[in-house]
Amino acid sequence: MNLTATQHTTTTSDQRVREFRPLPAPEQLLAELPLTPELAATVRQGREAVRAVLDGVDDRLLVVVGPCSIHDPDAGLDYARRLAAVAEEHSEDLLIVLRAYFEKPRTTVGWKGLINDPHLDGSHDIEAGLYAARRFLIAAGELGLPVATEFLEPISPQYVADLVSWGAIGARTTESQIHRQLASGLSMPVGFKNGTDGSLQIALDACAAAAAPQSFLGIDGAGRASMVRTAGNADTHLILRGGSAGPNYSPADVAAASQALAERELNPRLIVDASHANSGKNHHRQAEVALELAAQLESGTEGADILAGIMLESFLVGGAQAHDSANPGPLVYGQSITDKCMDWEISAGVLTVLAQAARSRRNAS
Ligand SMILES: O=C[C@H](O)[C@H](O)COP(=O)(O)O
Ligand SMILES: C=C(OP(=O)(O)O)C(=O)O
Repeated sequence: MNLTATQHTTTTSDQRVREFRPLPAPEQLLAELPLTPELAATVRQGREAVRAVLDGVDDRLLVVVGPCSIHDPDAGLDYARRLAAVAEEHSEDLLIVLRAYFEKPRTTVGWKGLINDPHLDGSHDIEAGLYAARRFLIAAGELGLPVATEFLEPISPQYVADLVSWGAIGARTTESQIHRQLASGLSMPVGFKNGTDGSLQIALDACAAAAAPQSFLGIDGAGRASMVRTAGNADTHLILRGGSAGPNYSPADVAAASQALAERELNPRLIVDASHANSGKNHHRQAEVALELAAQLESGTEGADILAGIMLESFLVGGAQAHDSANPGPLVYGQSITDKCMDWEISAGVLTVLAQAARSRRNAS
């Protein structure tokens, strides 16, 4: 193991830090695992397509779909290959983006994702995790799939963001100034979840803050601490994920959220997450929520045009399995180790219904 300890010269700082382990600079990873012109074209087209759907210029439905987290890149790519075929099949009605989440926010403690702990054993080999995430994004991009991820902290994007077409800031970090600043400089459209308590206000504030130019501390491609000055992100939007008081995907909730966005001169079109607090983290319920959203699209009611996209948590095998120091393995192939996911067959069925609903919405307009 390549350990480099920093010599501490003061007796008052880093008293609770056990180790500093330098990481390769972002530009080193990008040189070893480059963004080829073909991948760059896929990412650019993905971003433009997402932007067009969010702005209502493209009347397809955006569907961000995939595992809650990528813990086994082989299983994730197995899933991505199946999804690429379905994305092609529904490409007239759905803009399918692969959910590839490598960083997990935790309510308290738990596995924090492939970047933080790629060997799933508490060794926290972040260098290997960064390589694994980048390799996965390249392989998914080579399938022609645009990719979505959550950005959880301000350093990792320098290593992977060039391969991402849609970004999310999660419910636990939407209120954070650090994440809003980060989103203001990201090159792709970024959605902000409402808060875990259901608060819309923090997400509205986040969209406005990230749309503005910001100056803050970050790192550059060489890994140097830098002052980062951004232009602001013109493609911020809201993701309704429900909250502690219950779901928020009903036509009335969607219309109220859209109106609140319009009053702030933010994009009134939004994404609904069928998982998380909108389904009580129950993957069976998630499929029902997705079907209810399909019915909303077909209904021609006010909410139908506001719905730009839907998020689904889906993997090869349904549900989730425990994975922590008390349950170290072996793991079921293709089953989530974080939130429960719909299985592949149910997911494919839901995507077919959503494609039909998006087509009906188009025909009705
Ligand atoms: O999507 C994932 C989880 O809902 C989120 O990371 C929180 O998980 P936890 O409450 O199990 O920590
Ligand atoms: C953590 C997630 O969601 P939320 O922030 O809504 O809890 C997620 O989408 O993985």
